[in-house]
Order: sequence, then C-alpha cells, then structure tokens
Amino acid sequence: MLHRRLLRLATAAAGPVLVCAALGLLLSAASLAQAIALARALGHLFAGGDGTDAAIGALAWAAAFMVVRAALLRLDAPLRARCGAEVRARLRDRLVARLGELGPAYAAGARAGRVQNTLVAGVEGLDAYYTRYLPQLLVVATAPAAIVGWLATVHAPGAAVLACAVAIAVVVPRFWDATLLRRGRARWAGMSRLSAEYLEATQAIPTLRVLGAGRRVGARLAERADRLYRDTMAQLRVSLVESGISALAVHGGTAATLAVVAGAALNGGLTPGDAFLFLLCARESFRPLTDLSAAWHAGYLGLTAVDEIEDLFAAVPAVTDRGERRPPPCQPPPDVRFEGVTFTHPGGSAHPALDSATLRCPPGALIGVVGASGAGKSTLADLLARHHDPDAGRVLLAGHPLPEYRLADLRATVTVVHQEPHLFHASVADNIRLARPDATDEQVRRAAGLAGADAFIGRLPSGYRTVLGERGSTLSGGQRQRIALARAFLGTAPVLVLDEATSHLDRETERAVTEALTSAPELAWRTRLVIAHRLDTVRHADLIAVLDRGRVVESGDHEHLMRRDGAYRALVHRQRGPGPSAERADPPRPEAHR
Ligand SMILES: Nc1ncnc2c1ncn2[C@@H]1O[C@H](COP(=O)(O)OP(=O)(O)OP(=O)(O)O)[C@@H](O)[C@H]1O
Repeated sequence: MLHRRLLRLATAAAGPVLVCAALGLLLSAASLAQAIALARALGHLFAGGDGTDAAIGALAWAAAFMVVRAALLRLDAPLRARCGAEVRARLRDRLVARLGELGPAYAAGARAGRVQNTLVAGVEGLDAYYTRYLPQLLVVATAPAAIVGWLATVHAPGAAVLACAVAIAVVVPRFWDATLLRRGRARWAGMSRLSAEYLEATQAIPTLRVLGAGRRVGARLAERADRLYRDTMAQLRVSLVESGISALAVHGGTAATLAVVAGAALNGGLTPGDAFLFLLCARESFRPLTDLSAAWHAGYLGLTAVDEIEDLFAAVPAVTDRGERRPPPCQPPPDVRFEGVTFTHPGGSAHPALDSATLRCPPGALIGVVGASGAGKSTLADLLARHHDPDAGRVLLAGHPLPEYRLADLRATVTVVHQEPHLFHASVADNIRLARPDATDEQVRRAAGLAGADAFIGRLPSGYRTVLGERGSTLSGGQRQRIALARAFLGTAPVLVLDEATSHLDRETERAVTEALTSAPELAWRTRLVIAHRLDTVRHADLIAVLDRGRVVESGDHEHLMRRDGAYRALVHRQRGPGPSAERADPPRPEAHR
C-alpha cells in the first residue's frame, strides 16, 4: 500500500494528509483518555469503601473525554471531506497539466474513456488513499506502540501478549495484499476498458444504428460488464478473507491478553483497576488497526488506479519546452520555412509522412498546400504547431527553429483550424471567444461575418447566446467549421493555418471565406497556410505547393503550375475533368489578395 509513486504524489497533498493524521491522533488520544478514566472509575468502584468519590471524579473525566471525542468525531467527516476535495483538485490539476504537456501526440494514442476513468474514478480513489489510509497509517505507526509501551510499565507479560496480538493483526493480513492487489488491478483494467468502450459506443450510436451493429456492440459490452462483475466478486472474496483474519487477530489478541491479565489479577499480581485498564486499553490499541482496515478498502481503489496514473506521468512528451527566445513580432508577420523535413508518425506506416519536404511561406503570404489523401498535408500543420519535432530537417519561424521558442509563445503565434474542430458545450459567443476572451460583441460578430457564420448564428434560438451541444453536436459539420474559423479569425495569431477547414462548406460560403482570407484587413496581413483538397480553395494563393507521398514535388502560382504538365495540372484535371470549360467556371480573381 506504500506505493512509491503515490508517496511522491503525496507531496501534492501533504497538508491535507497531515491535517487528517493530526485529527486521527487526537481522536486516538481522546479515546485512550476516556478508556483510562473509565478504567480508573471501575477500579475505584470495584475496590468499594471510600473509593466512590474518586470513582465519580473519574467518571466525570470519562464523560468530559467522551464529549471531546464526540466533538472531534463531529469535526472528522467535514474536515476529511474538505481535505478530500483539496486533494482531488490538486491531483486533477497535476494530471490535467500533465496531459497538456503530453499534448495531442499522447491523446492520439490513448483511449479517451481510459484517460477519463483515470481522471475521475482514479482520482476519487486516491482521495480516500490520502485522506483516510495514509493518515490512519501514521496513527497506526504511533498509537498502538505508545499504548502497549505504556501498559508494559503496568504489567509486562500482559503487554507482551498484547504486542504479539497487535503485530499479528498488522502483519498476517498483509499476506493477502499481493493477491488482493493483483485482482484489484485486473478489475481496474476491466473497468477502464469498459469505460473506454462505453464512451466510444455512446459517441458512435448514429454510426452503429445505420450499420445495424448496435446489438453486436451491445452484446460485447454486456459480456465485458459481466466479466467486470466476476472480477469484482473475486476481489471481494479475497477481501473478506483478509477482513476476517484481521478481526480474528483483534478479538483473539484481546481475549489472550485478558486471559493473562485476569490470571495475574486472580493471583494478586495486578489490582482490579489495572486489570480494567488492560481490558479497555487493549481495545484502544486495536482500534487504529480496525480503522486502518476500513480505510484500506476505501483507499485501495486509488492503489489499483495508480498504474494508469503512473503511465501518464512516465509518458515522455513528444516535444520538450526548453526554448527561451522571445516570440517573433506580429508586424511584419513571421515567415515560415520547412527545410528538408522528414517525419514518420510514431506507430505509423514505414513510409515517412514527410520526406525531405522543403517549403517557404514568406511573411504575409498566402500559401496553398494540395495533394492526394495521405500525402502529408496535415503533418505539415502538426509540425508547424510543434505537436511533434521532425526526425530530420528543421521548421523555422521568423528564421529560427521552432524549439527555440517557448511552446506557449509558439502557440500564440500559430493558430491551426482543423477539419473536425472541437466545440465546447458553451454559448456560441464563448466558443468564438476561446482565444480572445476580452473581445467585444462587435469583434465577435465581425469574425463570424468573415467566417460566413453570422447569418446562421442569427437564426439560432438565442443567437450568439445559444448553448451548443457537446462537441457542437447541435450544429451541422459546415456550421461547426464556420464557428471554428470565426474563433481563429478573432484571434490575433500572425500565422494562420487552415487544415481542410472549409471542406464541409458549400462552394458559395467557401468562396466568401477564401475572399475574406485574401482581402479582409483582419486576415490579409497574416502569413496564411491553406491546406485543401478542393483546388478552388487555393487557386488564388501566392504560391501553391503540391505534396506527393511526403515530398513537395511542385510549387508556383496557379497559372505557372497550369502551364506545366505536372502533378498540379493532373490534380486539376482529375478534380474537374479536362477542358477549358472548367477554367471558365472559376470565379473572378479577387484583386486584394496580393
Ligand atoms: N497520428 C498518426 N499516427 C500514425 N500515422 C499517421 C498519423 N497521422 C497521419 N499518419 C500517417 O501519415 C501520413 C500522412 O498523413 P496526413 O494526415 O498528413 O495526410 P494528409 O495529406 O493530410 O491526408 P488527408 O488529405 O487525407 O487529410 C499517412 O500515411 C497517415 O497514415
């Protein structure tokens, strides 16, 4: 139960642990004082004669300690609850900060349900470990030894028997710990797996329905839930054996101590008062152990969750944050360069996602990136946001390699809008204000207007105050993309990357967004990298780069590339069909984009 990682984490909760331990010790001291006063009262009553007054005095003391103990007990639950809340908040802060450090590279490999289970149930379990088990362990380490030591000054043989009984009650149940822990870990792993699968199935209900796979997935979940039930029962059986042995040691130890003490009292080696002292204090020396046993069961969930928490802390972030360079100035906006960049996603295919890719985005230019699916376009965006570092080559911002900047500064400089943006269960306005919480209503409207979102937001039940469903589930794909674009347009990052960010928009809206990108004063000054499948989206870019299997195979503006019989022209023909009619169908070129 004294896990290295849990003890290291205890530094985050040292205050609450010590407060709970101090309360536990005070409770033990009050119980012991009450027991001693009661034993003295019984001793005086047993002695009879003029001991009655002394017995009344001792009873008064016992009553006083009882009141103190009751007051401490009254304090116990709220204090532990408050300490527990503090422990949970501190641990979750640390875990969430850790998840932030690990970034999207970790999230891509982890199952959301498992992480959620660790953050919710795991932390709940650790709360009991820190506010009940560890403090009680400190009480067990001090109180029984102190009581037995003191009793040894009264009657050494009786104290020796009591010491043996306490040792047995502490040590013997520990033989079951390993088994219990093994079963607990199996149960926790099952619970995490089940959480992950339930979360996935809940999110996939529409897909499961249309594919008629609901029953099959439901049966698999039921089978997993049944296995979890069986694991829980197996664990409970071992746990009951362990509790039984603890109880046996406590009661057997008390009986053995009393037998020795009663024998001594009958032989005249011990006064009745001292015999009562043993009777009541033996109980008090075992009380911390029985409390520890109860705390063990409460805190043990945390112990079984510790593996996943440990995994989280042991995971190595995909990138380090050691840069110290000042962020690049916004005006003029920084240029971006990819120099011979090679990168293979961890666990991805053997072929690198980017293979000696070289590309320059001059300050304030609009660069289009096109290529077939899987060509490596999004990987460019990932590397520019520094979710990963290249295996070879460099990505430079304003002439300096990205690792020279602090991650926070880099992320304030480069904004990426993804194809499937994440919207929060919050109002439309709050979603748009994510990167710039102090933006005025007017600025929010303007950004939404540039993203082609103002009109549809106006038709929502409460306009900009409409609260969205989780992950924007109450909006269409195109509406979600428009809100994400508005969010990025409202921000002030001088480098803007749109990674298929307009793919769900109808052509007309997409054209309006493209035009805003080239002509709106809020956007046209920035260095813009637009990744697109639809070639119309990037047709007016200052430079278009064509990616093919991780390599930049061609670059130039639209006219230049169309004059060559290369990859770009092949893409154009594949997308629209050959012939001059396709060319005529293109929109007039906006004047301001240059
Ligand atoms: N997280 C990942 N783990 C492993 N491999 C990945 C990961 N992300 C991308 N890849 C691989 O890297 C290669 C390039 O992917 P990338 O997403 O950059 O292509 P893309 O050009 O953006 O494709 P699309 O147009 O379909 O979005 C692909 O072979 C893909 O399988």
